[in-house]
Amino acid sequence: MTEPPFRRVVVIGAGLMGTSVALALRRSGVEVLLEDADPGNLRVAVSLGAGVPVTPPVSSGDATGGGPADLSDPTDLVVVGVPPAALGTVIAEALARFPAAAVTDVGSVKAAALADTRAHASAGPGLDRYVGGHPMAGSEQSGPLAARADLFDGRAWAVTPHVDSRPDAVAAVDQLARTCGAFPVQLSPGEHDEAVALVSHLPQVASTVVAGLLTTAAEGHLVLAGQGLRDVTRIAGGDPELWTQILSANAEPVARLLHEAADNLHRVAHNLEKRDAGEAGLADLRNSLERGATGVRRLPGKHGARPEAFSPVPVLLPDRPGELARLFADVGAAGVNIEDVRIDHSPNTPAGLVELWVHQDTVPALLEALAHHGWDVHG
Ligand SMILES: NC(=O)c1ccc[n+]([C@@H]2O[C@H](COP(=O)([O-])OP(=O)(O)OC[C@H]3O[C@@H](n4cnc5c(N)ncnc54)[C@H](O)[C@@H]3O)[C@@H](O)[C@H]2O)c1
Ligand SMILES: O=C(O)C(=O)C[C@]1(C(=O)O)C=C[C@@H](O)C=C1
Repeated sequence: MTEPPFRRVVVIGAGLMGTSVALALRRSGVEVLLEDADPGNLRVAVSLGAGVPVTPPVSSGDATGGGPADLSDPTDLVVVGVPPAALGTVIAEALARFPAAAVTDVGSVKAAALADTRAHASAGPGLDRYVGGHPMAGSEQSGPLAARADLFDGRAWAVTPHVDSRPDAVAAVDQLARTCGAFPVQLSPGEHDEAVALVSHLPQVASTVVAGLLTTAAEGHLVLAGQGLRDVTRIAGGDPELWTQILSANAEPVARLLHEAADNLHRVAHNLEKRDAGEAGLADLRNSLERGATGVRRLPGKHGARPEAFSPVPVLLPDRPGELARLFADVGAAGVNIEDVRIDHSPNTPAGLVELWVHQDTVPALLEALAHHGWDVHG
């Protein structure tokens, strides 16, 4: 058996992200110690097999942490998974409590986390052992019960060293990303915050605004909701307190993009109102729609591959126990790897539509196998 990549990792904040990191590390045999301000969350994370509790438990609000620093402690890395507003204090405490360990976090905004850590750690040692991190995977759910060991598989993980970060600490955070199944992408904290304003924070606000309009919709209209609306609004279900902290920590880049998006929305509305005034308005509307289609084609797929490399194969799935397992088994037996799966649950029909995303080259073999096993392939 190969050696685990870390002797011991301490995870502080055993919620959705911290517990997912811990579960992903446990897959590689890494010893994980867990700590959380909420004893209930800690108990759940431990019961899921994410690790064992740190003893003695955390003392919060004091940058020296609990007890004297133990230099013989085999902890190689501390991962901080607490809400954005608590990051600076907890990271600074961790640097003081684990003087031989690299310290990272999974917070969604990096410049503010670094500035807060600096402010709290200024009297203490070890800022050079801190390297920010941000796995680009998550969920609209919170807490350890929503955690998954495979959450980071194939996802990007931003690694954001600051000017004084030690190379061995950067290497440890790179290794953390890889051990969790992700691929590390190095950027400066400021560059990271600009990037996530566009790829994460703007979409969150857009989803929130669309979902907010549903609060006054007639029930009879909502029953018509299909997958398009569900795709656009899933992330609006995220924790409002968490998102208030994330957005306010990255306020300027997000506000700039929101103004740009609002200008574009006004333009579309204006084109629609003026549609009878001639072709010009419609041409402008068409341009907006084409620009959107061009933008979405630029998104990389799984493992950073171009999305065009994968194709959807839609299969009608009878609403009976075991059908999904039978479908996957038939696909597996044909030697075809499923890259992604989307399921469209149609509320009032006894069937669902499963989209199997597979590599383009494997589509003919897949279609042949599905036909052989009597599956109803759509389109
Ligand atoms: N939710 C996502 O999709 C997502 C994705 C990537 C990154 N993040 C970032 O990950 C971090 C955690 O988010 P989450 O979704 O896991 O939240 P969560 O609410 O599921 O978990 C946070 C945990 O931190 C604990 N906690 C709070 N203050 C603490 C303290 N001072 N000391 C110890 N424990 C403390 C809470 O009890 C809770 O268990 C945030 O900084 C967030 O920005 C979230
Ligand atoms: O998939 C989701 O639910 C997410 O929103 C995850 C997501 C994102 O991709 O924007 C949300 C916030 C994080 O900081 C990182 C990841």
